[in-house]
Amino acid sequence: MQAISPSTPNNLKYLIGTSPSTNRVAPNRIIVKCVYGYDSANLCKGTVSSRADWQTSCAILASKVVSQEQSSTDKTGGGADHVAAINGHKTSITDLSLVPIGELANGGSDNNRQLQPKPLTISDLSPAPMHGSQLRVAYQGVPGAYSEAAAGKAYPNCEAIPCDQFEVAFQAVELWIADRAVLPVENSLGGSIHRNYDLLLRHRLHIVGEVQLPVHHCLLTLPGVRKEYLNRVISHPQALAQCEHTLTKLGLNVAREAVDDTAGAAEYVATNNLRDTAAIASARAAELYGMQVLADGIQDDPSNVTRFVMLAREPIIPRTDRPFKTSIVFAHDKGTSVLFKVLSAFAFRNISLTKIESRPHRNNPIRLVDDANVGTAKHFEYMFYVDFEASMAEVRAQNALAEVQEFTSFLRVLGSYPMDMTPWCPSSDSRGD
Ligand SMILES: O=C(O)C(=O)C[C@]1(C(=O)O)C=C[C@@H](O)C=C1
Repeated sequence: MQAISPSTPNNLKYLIGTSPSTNRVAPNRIIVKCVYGYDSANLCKGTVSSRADWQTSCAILASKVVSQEQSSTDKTGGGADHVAAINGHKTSITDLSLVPIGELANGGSDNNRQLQPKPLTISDLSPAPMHGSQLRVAYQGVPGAYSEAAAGKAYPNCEAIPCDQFEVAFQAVELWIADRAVLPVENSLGGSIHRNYDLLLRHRLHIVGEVQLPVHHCLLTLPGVRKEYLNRVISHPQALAQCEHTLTKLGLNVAREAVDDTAGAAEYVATNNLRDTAAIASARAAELYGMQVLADGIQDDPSNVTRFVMLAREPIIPRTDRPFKTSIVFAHDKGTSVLFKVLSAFAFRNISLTKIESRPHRNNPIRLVDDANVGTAKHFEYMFYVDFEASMAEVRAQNALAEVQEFTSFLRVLGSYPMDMTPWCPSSDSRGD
């Protein structure tokens, strides 16, 4: 693992790393990594300290940080000779202009846009990006993660960019490192991935699509390891939850440990030569990290599926010629009593809801209601996330939201996007390969 640039500013540090030196792991892997000192709040307010800071970050992002084969001086990413590719445009790093990141996150003002390489105006319904280059798609995890497979399903032939945290994937898009992020939001067995709901609210990206990926888990060990040798199983917490009963049925009543992603678990076992530890991950992860598949299809339900959303800096234009879904988030200041009224705005218009999620209202988590006779009730306050089956191009959806607005203190449309209508076939893309 290597810090990319001595000139990288303190408040904007990324590590660009290659895989540890073992022939089991994929070579020349580059991971966008958020490290200490990164103050995303300040970045969002546009307080990157200098033009050079911004240029350095662009260099890191866009140029894929020069290939690992190049000399160590090249790897610093700060040289004037570097050529970065941003949105398909070859751009000398010294030509890049500083734009406050807060503005970028909000789409940027027209003036600022003119200073930047041309922003994407792609409709995500088109099969290929308009700028004609490979679409760069950020995901959380390392190669072999299901999120990488989801990126490939959403955008075939894309360049998948691994990120070590969900938030880094959001930032990668905001900072133009990537054109899209693909993030899991819910699994049919494990439930919602709450972190991503919270991040959707904190960041200003738009949902531009969804993919549902059948997830087929394998139990991976080093070659030659038998079940009896194992005293630990490691994986992403969602994967552990999805295989809970099967592990018990296999007689694996051993310690479970959560790590950042499934493929990362496989890599960890391989890199550290752990003969007492198994990882839950995809068959592709087994291939990439030289692991043996001790048990195949260990998810508790064969139709295990994870739903991912695709995020972009710009929303897509909603349409009515195919099934669309719209995701909103709202809060109201009178407790949950008006929830019924909000939801009836959809029911009256025959709009089906596909998902409701509630999360703590971080700015205002508790509401006190005093009753002189019985004391003080402490009500929890929530943000409600609702997905409904209609396009924002439909009048009934617009009317429903106009009504919702009457009952809410806060309402945001996270995105209106085509529903994933691919035929259901759990056995094909379920292996992450
Ligand atoms: O760890 C991975 O491989 C991921 O892509 C993450 C993730 C998740 O967050 O739910 C994605 C799909 C599976 O449900 C398990 C894990």
